[in-house]
Amino acid sequence: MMTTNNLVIFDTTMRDGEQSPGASMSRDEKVRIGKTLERLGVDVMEAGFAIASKGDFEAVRAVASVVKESTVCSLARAHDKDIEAAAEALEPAARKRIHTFIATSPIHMKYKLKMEPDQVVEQAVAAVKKARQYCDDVEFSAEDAGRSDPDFLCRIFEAVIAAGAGTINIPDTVGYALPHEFGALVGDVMARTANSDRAIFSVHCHNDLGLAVANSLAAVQQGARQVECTINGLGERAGNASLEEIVMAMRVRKDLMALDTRIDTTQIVPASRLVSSITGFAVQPNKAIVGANAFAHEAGIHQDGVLKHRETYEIMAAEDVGWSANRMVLGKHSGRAAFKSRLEELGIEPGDDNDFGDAFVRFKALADKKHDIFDEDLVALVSGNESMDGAAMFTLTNLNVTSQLGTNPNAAVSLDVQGEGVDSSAQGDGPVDAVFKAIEKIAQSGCEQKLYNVNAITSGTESQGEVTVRLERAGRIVNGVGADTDIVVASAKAYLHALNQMMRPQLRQHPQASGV
Ligand SMILES: CC(=O)SCCNC(=O)CCNC(=O)[C@H](O)C(C)(C)COP(=O)(O)OP(=O)(O)OC[C@H]1O[C@@H](n2cnc3c(N)ncnc32)[C@H](O)[C@@H]1OP(=O)(O)O
Ligand SMILES: CC(C)C(=O)C(=O)O
Repeated sequence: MMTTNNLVIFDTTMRDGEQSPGASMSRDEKVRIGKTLERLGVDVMEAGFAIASKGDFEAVRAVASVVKESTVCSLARAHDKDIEAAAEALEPAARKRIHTFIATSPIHMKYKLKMEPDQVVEQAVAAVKKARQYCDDVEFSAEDAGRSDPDFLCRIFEAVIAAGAGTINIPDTVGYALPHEFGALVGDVMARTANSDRAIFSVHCHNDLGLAVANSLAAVQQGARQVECTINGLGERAGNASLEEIVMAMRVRKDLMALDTRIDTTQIVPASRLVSSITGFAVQPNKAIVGANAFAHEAGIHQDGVLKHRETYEIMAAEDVGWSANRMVLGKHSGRAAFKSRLEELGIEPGDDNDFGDAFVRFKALADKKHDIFDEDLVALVSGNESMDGAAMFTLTNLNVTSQLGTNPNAAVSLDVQGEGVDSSAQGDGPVDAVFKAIEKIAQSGCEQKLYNVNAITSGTESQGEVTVRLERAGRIVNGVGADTDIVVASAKAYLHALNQMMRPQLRQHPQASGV
C-alpha cells in the first residue's frame, strides 16, 4: 500500500458543500472561494460537477483558469458524457483531476442503478479508462462504500487501479459508520486490494451521526492519505467532515498522527468567513476552530487559568487559525482575576482591596441583570455611576409608516432625545430604510450600517420578530437588537439600541468583540 508522510487535503466545499440545500454558488463566488482555498493551501479543490448545469460547467472552467497551485477537479458519473464535460471544463487548469464514481452498496446497485455488480465493475473500469484519455490524475469513488461488501470493494478497486485510477476514495456517503468500524474497513480493504501501492487511498465522510471527522481520522490512522472535507463542514444533509477540524486535529495530535499537510492554518478563519458570507450559512458560535466562542472564555476558573498559563485551557492558539487573539468575556461566571485584568487593560486603577472588592460585587450584580458587559459598563461601575448602563440618548415615542404599491414608503418618527421631543420624516427604498433615514436625520450619527438581520422568534405570522443592526463608526462596531410583533418597529428599536451604545463614552474595543 502507498503510504507517505503527507496527508492530501481534498476540499469539496464547491461541490459537496454546494449540494447543501440553499448553498448554491455563482461562478464568480466559486472563483473567490477557489482563490481563497489556494491561499489556504489545499492540494485538490473539487470545483463542481461539470455536467450538472451550464452554470456549473462555467464555474469549474473559471476556477480552473485562475487557480495555479492547487489541483482543480470536477466530479463525473461513470458516463462518457459526464467525463467529457469534466475534461472540457478542466481544460485550462494547470493541474487537473477527473473524479468519477459509481455506487457499490447492494441497496444502491439494486434500487438506484438497477445494475448487477458485474455491470458496475465494468462501467467503473470503462469510466476510469475514458477519464485517463483526458488526464493523468484520475480518482475513483465507490459511492456508499460504508455500506458495501468489503470483498466487492477490493474487487472493484483492483480493477480501477489496473485501469489507471491513482486515487481510490472510500466514502461513507450516508454517515452510517462508527469510527472503529470505518477505520477497520479502510485498513482491511487497503491490505487486501491487489496493487493498492499504486494508489493513494482516500476517505469522504458525511456527518449524519456527527462522526465525519472521527471516521476520517480513524481511516487516516489505518493508512488513508487523502481526506475529503469542506470549510465549516458544509455539505449534503448534515454536512461533510470539516476541513478545519481535520487539519487542526492532525496538527494538535501530531504525537498520534505524524503527518504533514500543506495547509497555512492562519488562513482558516478568513476562508470560513468567506464561505459563510457567500452561502449565508452562519457559523454556530460553538463550532470548533471557527466559531466565535472557540477561543473565548467566560468562566472565572478558566479565565484565571488562561491568564496564569494559556495552555491550561487552550490546546491551540487562536492566532494559529487566523483569529487576532483569544477572548476573555466578562459575565456572571467571571471571577476576580479576569475582572482585574480587564480593568488594568482599560487603564483603570482597581483601587485598594476594599474598593476592588466593592466593585467586584457590583460587577456580579450587573452581570446577573445583563448579558453583555461592555467596557463602558466597567467604567461606570468603578466610578460608581451605574446609571450609564441604562442611559439612552434616543427613545422611540412614535412611529408612522405609510407604504403604497409603486411609491417609496414614508416614515414619520418621534424620538425623545434626552428629555426633548423631536420629530422627523424621510422616504426610503423600503419601510425599514425610511425609518432608519428618519432616525438619522435626528441623530446625525455618521454611522455606517454593517448588518441588518431578521429572525422570527416564534412561528406563525403573528410571531415576534427580532432584528439585529450592526453599526460602525471610526472603527468601532456595536450591535443593536430589537424585538416586536411589528418588524418595522423591531427594526427602529434595534437601530436606536445600537445608536445609544455608540453614543456612550468610547473606550478601547476588545478584539473580535463583535464575533464573526
Ligand atoms: C453522493 C453524491 O454526492 S453523488 C453527487 C450528487 N450530486 C448531484 O446529483 C448534483 C448534480 N446532479 C445533477 O445535476 C443531475 O442529477 C444530473 C445532471 C447529474 C443527472 O440528471 P438526470 O439525467 O436528469 O438524472 P437524475 O438526476 O434524475 O437521475 C440520476 C441518473 O444517474 C444514474 N446514476 C447515478 N449515479 C451514477 C453514477 N455514478 N454513474 C452512472 N450513473 C449514475 C441514476 O441511476 C439515474 O439514472 P436513470 O435516469 O437511468 O435512472
Ligand atoms: C461522489 C462521492 C465522493 C460522494 O460525494 C459521496 O459518496 O458522498
